[in-house]
Amino acid sequence: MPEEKVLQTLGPKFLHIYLTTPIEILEQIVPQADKKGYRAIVITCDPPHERIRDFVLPLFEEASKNIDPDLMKNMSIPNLNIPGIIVKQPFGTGSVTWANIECLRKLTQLPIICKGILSPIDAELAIKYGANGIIVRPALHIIIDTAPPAIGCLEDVVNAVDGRAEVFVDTGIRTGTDVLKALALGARAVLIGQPILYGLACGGQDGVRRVLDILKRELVYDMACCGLTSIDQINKDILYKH
Ligand SMILES: Cc1cc2nc3c(=O)[nH]c(=O)nc-3n(C[C@H](O)[C@H](O)[C@H](O)COP(=O)(O)O)c2cc1C
Repeated sequence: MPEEKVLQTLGPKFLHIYLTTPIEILEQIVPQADKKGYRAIVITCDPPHERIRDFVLPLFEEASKNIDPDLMKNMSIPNLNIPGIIVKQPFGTGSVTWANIECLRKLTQLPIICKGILSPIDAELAIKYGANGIIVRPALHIIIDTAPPAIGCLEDVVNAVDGRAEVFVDTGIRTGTDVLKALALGARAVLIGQPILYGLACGGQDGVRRVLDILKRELVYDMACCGLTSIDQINKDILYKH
């Protein structure tokens, strides 16, 4: 599929980066994001090293053996015209700190969104160092088996943030009621991953549309069951929990 087609969207685009990416590369990419139509920078706050056993995702070197070398040579960061960049994730350096977000802040006026925060303490730190948004998500679930689910941490983060940043929730959103509950607990929006991939795998672009359409129709139905006619009417009163 041509690149232009892949990138077409009616929704806002966020540029997703990693702080483990060398600063020289971030200095090229991040200042361009605004002009290229991105509306925010998302940083995944990854764990500092790979899991000791049962790590489910293949490491980059292993995965790259399965990719056509010519394709690798031509890989670029979408829409930014920077060819041939393949960034290895240097897990284990332990070199990423909150100060990296301060550095990023100097490269862009766009909102910075930290992805992978579960605790109110980390949310507070993210805001202190310049984040404008928090994605509540157990990035640590791939590293610590008993990390709590995002939805269970959402309300505490929303309360701690207290309107100083947008709060989103990620992972495990599968139905309209999941969306409804997340919004009722104070999320500004939800992020969806695997359902989109399933739709794509089964039906391509139409499959993705269908997944989004099902979720939207379920949300409208669930809202109607709660006597709600618009998103801004959603609040904690609809939850069993008070
Ligand atoms: C195959 C796969 C690879 C992913 N890789 C990354 C990644 O490299 N960085 C990241 O921040 N999130 C990654 N994610 C997480 C997604 O961006 C998204 O947060 C997550 O899939 C949402 O949860 P859900 O799949 O339960 O809807 C990945 C998810 C999947 C399914």
